[in-house]
Parts: sequence; structure tokens; C-alpha cells
Amino acid sequence: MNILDKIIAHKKQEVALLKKEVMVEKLVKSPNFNRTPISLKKSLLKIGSSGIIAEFKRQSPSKGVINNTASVIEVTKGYMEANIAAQSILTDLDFFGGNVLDIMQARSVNDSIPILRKDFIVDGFQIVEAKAIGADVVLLIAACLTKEELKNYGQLAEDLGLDVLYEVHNQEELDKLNLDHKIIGINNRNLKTFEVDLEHSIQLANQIPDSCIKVSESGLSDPRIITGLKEYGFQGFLIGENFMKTENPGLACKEFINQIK
Ligand SMILES: O=C(O)c1ccccc1NCC(=O)[C@H](O)[C@H](O)COP(=O)(O)O
Repeated sequence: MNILDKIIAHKKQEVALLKKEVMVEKLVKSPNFNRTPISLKKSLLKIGSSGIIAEFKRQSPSKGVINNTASVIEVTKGYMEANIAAQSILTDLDFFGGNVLDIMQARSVNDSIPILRKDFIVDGFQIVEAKAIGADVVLLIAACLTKEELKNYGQLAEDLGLDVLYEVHNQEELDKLNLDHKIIGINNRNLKTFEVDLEHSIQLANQIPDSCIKVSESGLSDPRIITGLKEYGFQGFLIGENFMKTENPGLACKEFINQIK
């Protein structure tokens, strides 16, 4: 079994247990459920947007521990000061060391920049939960969902006012999506082998219509690459490890953004 299959099998069990403990009725009563989500689309399209979606990531299956001392509140403040377009926060505990409280804490100091709940969505419950904890955007990964699930979960998120980042790694996954006006993330990392290759972004870019917003994800560590990817029509750039591996992720992010031409 590859790591992605393991994560998904584990996630399905985790969500099944959680649904026994937490009722959807309780989630919809949370104060965040009434707030109007901040649009990722608008943030990425804003004139002068840095396009950077900066991630809070303590550990990962490919790299092990990246940073287990950083405070989500301090990193959020630093990222905001760096002029990011959005923030991504991993909420998976067992493989990434994250949790839903990380988003709630980040939200308490961030009321202006969209927050992406980065997790492995396998059930609509997690989308309702995302809204309840204060997220603005959810991730739907084509590698672990059927065409029908992508459509239904996408619709649920939209009905709740949340934006969706649809993630693909290859043409087969892209073919599962109706591409109309969506935000499409091309993950340069193969989630089954961990191999990272920017060619995935470059090769898939011209298969995506201009009505979509293109986001390049993973393995981005040089501001010059961002300038190059912009030439291929990318407007968003999701970066985790490159910032989180430093002592001061906010400062690293600020310096990175200042170097983008
Ligand atoms: O990062 C991993 O090892 C990983 C393994 C299995 C599934 C997902 C994984 N990462 C999620 C991501 O897509 C990244 O956190 C995100 O794109 C940022 O990547 P990076 O800038 O390389 O930290």
C-alpha cells in the first residue's frame, strides 16, 4: 500500500469515529459558521497580489519533522506581515502533526486573508467542519476522490460559501474535473512516491483554460521559479517547507516575496 492509500484509509476511520462524537447540528451552531468566508479567488486576482499561499506545516511523510516549535499564532502574524495572498494550514494530526485548533488560533489573529484547510477530505462532514473552525477554502485532491465525489463535495463547499482548491498531479486526474472557472492546484509532488518535479506544473498548465486560476504546489524554494511559473499563467504558489524549515517562517516568507520580480 502506498502512503497516500494509507493516509486515506486512516482518514476514513478517523472521520467515521469523529462523526459519532460530533454532530453536524453542533458544528452549524459555532460562531464561525455565520461569518462570510474570504475569497481565495479574489485574493489571488487582486492587483499587486504576491500569489503566495504560505503553509503552516510541522511535519510531513516525505520530510519527517520540519518544525515542531513554531507557534501558529506567531507564524500567522509573520506571514500576514509578509503580504501573503493566503494561508494554508494542515489539520491532519497523524501524518502532519496538525489539528483543527491550529486554524481556530490562526483565525483569531487573521481576519483579512483566506485560510485553506489543508487535509484529506473524504467526507462532506469535514467540509462543514472546515467552515465551523473558520476556514475559507477546502482542498479536494483528485488522486483520492472519484469524479462524482469531486463534483458533490465541490458543490457542498460552494453552497457553504467556501472556495475550493482542486488538486491534480497528472492529466488523468485533471480529466476527472469540470474545469469551468475553478481554482486548480498542480501538485509537483507525487503523493505516492514523494518525487517532486516542477515539470508537472509546466506540462499541465496549457491543459487548463484561462477561466481557471492556476496554482503551483510543492517544492518551490526559489523566487526566480515563481517568476518563471508566472510566464506559464500561474497566479498562485503554495509553499510550505521552504518557510517552515527556518527559525522565523514569517521573515523567510517576507524575504522570499520581496525577491519575486
Ligand atoms: O509533503 C508531503 O510529504 C506529503 C506527503 C503525502 C501527501 C501530501 C503531502 N504534502 C502536502 C502538500 O501538498 C504540501 O504540504 C504543500 O504543497 C507544500 O509543499 P512544500 O512547499 O514542498 O512543503
